Amino acid sequence: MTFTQRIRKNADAIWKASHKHPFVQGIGYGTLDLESFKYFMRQDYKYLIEYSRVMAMGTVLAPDLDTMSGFAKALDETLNTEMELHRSYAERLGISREELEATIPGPVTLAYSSYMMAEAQKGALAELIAAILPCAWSYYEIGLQLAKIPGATEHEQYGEWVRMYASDEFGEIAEWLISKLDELAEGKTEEELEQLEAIFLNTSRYEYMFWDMAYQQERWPEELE
Ligand SMILES: Cc1ncc(CO)c(N)n1
Repeated sequence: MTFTQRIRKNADAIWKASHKHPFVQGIGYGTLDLESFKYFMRQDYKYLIEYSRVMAMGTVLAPDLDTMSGFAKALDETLNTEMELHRSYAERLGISREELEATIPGPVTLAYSSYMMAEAQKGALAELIAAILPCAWSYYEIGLQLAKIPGATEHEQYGEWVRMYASDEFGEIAEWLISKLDELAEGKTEEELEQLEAIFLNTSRYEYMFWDMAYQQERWPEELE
């Protein structure tokens, strides 16, 4: 078993719960409430800005040109392809570019992006990748699963979203991160591996919480009135 297979297996229960979450299923079956989706896209846009910063830090920490180049490619895909999806959905859904960028990060968005950033700032590439891997990998898994639901990729509202995350281009980033982490895990002690496993589990949990936050359209306490 490779190291990434091991940490994926260790986090299987939470990954399965994410796949089954009504938000995710709602995208696949086209039944998701549009207000929850709008909330999600705005929060996700803010999240992806921070995720991009973490990938930029990956470029800095990269030990060789190939790795630098891989992070630069992933960063470009996120800023200019994935986030373009959000910008075009926002336009269609009546959310202006200013509104999109001015979104106040919700409780899980803030906690998740701060945690990712904290791991990245420790300065070790393996920790950084362990923190961002559930992001790329779980969306690819979810994209592929949802794409199998009849009509999901053609749905007028959510089809484009499903096609993005089921795409080969998106999958390549996930696969590249997987192979990098396996490479970096070689020669590490069991204690070091457990540390990486714990980070991967934490961001896997945050992935679930992000779906749930969007489904509930969670607010900060003072916004609840
Ligand atoms: C919260 C979250 N996780 C993962 C992805 C995939 O990039 C995303 N867009 N948002």
